[in-house]
Amino acid sequence: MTRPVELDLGLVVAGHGRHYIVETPEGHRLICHPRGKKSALVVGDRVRWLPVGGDQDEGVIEHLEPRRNLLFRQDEWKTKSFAANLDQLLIWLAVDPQFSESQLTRALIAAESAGIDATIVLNKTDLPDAAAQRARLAPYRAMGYAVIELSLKHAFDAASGTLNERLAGRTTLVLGPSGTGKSTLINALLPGARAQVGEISQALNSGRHTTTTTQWYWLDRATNSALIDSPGFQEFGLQQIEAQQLPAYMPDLRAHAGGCKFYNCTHRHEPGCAVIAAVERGDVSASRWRIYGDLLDERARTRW
Ligand SMILES: Nc1nc2c(ncn2[C@@H]2O[C@H](COP(=O)(O)OP(=O)(O)OP(=O)(O)O)[C@@H](O)[C@H]2O)c(=O)[nH]1
Ligand SMILES: [Zn+2]
Repeated sequence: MTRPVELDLGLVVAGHGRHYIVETPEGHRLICHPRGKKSALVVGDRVRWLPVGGDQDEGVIEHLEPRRNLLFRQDEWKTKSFAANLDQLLIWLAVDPQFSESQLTRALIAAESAGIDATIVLNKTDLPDAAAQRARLAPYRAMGYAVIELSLKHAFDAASGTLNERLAGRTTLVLGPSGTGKSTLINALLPGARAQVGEISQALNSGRHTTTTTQWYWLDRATNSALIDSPGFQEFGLQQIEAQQLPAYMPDLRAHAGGCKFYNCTHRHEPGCAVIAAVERGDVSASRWRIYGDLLDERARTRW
């Protein structure tokens, strides 16, 4: 077999079932199929490929380069990978529709466990409910997450300035519920987004635009900064994480978990639990503790 280093390098910029769109370092995009039956590639993967039949528009993926990280969720039945080799996750929320704190926490835990920096965005702060939604995010600021407030629609220049600063020189995955302004973001930052998705992707996607599959967009000509748009914020299963590991990925719980009386404390009912004491003092928010309990229950239900 050909040694991987002798093959051309490519970047997976979209996946459509068994077809992948691979971009060459020169910026050419082609359709590739993985050799063999396995096809667990994701956007952001670096691969080694071979052209098929001398054609410049089709190739076979021979080898996957080692991943720096992989963000994924796992429910009882299946695993869904979002993207690989990320510098950061932007969790994109809005004042309206009101965000689910459980989904937010799940995405943050997934990022922590994958070793990926996460930032929270609150868009539509021009709406009347902004103060209440800002208050719901206060515990997240307190536990060390950056929370960026924006109004893409009513204060666009300020919003894009803040975002560009965050996005420059990095590969960023944007995840968030529907209706929060993600398409507005992509159209605003990337007037040519539709063109970048390209004919191949649009054809494979049977004419639908972007958000049905994960897409990679370059933010600059020099290709230093990239934005990945992915659907699937709902039903964020975390079955890949062991129950005992959960507190380690929740910075507010983690800060107290070392002080519990029992080394194997579950932080739900044990005497001398430092986490419960922190909840009672208000140092850990009651809702975070409740979500933690829900995650444990979810595991108990599915492991039997
Ligand atoms: N008030 C207000 N509305 C906004 C803002 N940003 C976007 N919107 C509006 O919110 C609605 C949803 O925006 P989209 O960009 O379509 O949201 P999306 O997240 O892409 O939603 P899906 O396409 O369903 O995934 C649109 O009517 C936007 O005009 C904002 O800063 N303030
Ligand atoms: Zn405890």
